[in-house]
Amino acid sequence: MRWIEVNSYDEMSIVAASIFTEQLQVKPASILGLATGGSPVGMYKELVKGQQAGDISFKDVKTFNLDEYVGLDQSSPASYWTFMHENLFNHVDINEKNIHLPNGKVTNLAAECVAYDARIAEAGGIDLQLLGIGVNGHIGFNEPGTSFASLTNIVELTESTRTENAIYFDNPADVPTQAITMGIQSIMNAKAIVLIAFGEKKLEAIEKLQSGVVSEDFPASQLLNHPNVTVIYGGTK
Ligand SMILES: N[C@@H]1[C@@H](O)[C@H](O)[C@@H](COP(=O)(O)O)O[C@@H]1O
Repeated sequence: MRWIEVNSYDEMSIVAASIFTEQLQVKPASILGLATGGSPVGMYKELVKGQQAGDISFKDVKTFNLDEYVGLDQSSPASYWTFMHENLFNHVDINEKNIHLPNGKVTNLAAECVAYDARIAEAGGIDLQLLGIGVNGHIGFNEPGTSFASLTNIVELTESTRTENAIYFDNPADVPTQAITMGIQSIMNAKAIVLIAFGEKKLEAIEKLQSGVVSEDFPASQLLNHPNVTVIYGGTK
């Protein structure tokens, strides 16, 4: 695991964006795994700038997002589909048909889970996966206790995660109780992974990861068994 300590959120965003930029320059038809939340917003802004400056193009890129809430329409302001369009897709030259998010609004959720992993495999697998981390160590929406062997699946969100994500909803009670998420194994299948975390709230999770203990009680710890992970982190208590 490669650790890059940064002094600011903006520095984290620039360093993370440079890794994605290099990926797209080396392989313009990359398959990217993308994440939502506050952590990647700055990195997405950098990528938009890079595309507008002509340094990179998303023309041949395919994207797969980690997760989506169950029961929200794509068009809901709080959906991850909306988040991704507002923060990245609407501002770059990506082809809408190359954008993939799990669909949490289908009747057969189990079939959607299987189909999502199949779509990733069919595209050739994820070249570079972006991750944030929850304060309890969740990656995607894989909560503590999730099997390391998990593929895309339906999860019950913990109260801690629902509270963390309530800022995106008008009313905290509106945060869905379930989500569809790539599993830990689906994430581990990516060829390379970048995890970003900045700020006091995230420090405990980062320190836990640095302690080197691999346990299903702390989902992100399985990343210690991946051959190509870069963690970009910072912030003080
Ligand atoms: N499903 C997402 C995660 O993928 C994300 O990593 C986490 C942290 O988000 P933030 O970056 O806003 O702290 O939030 C949500 O739970």
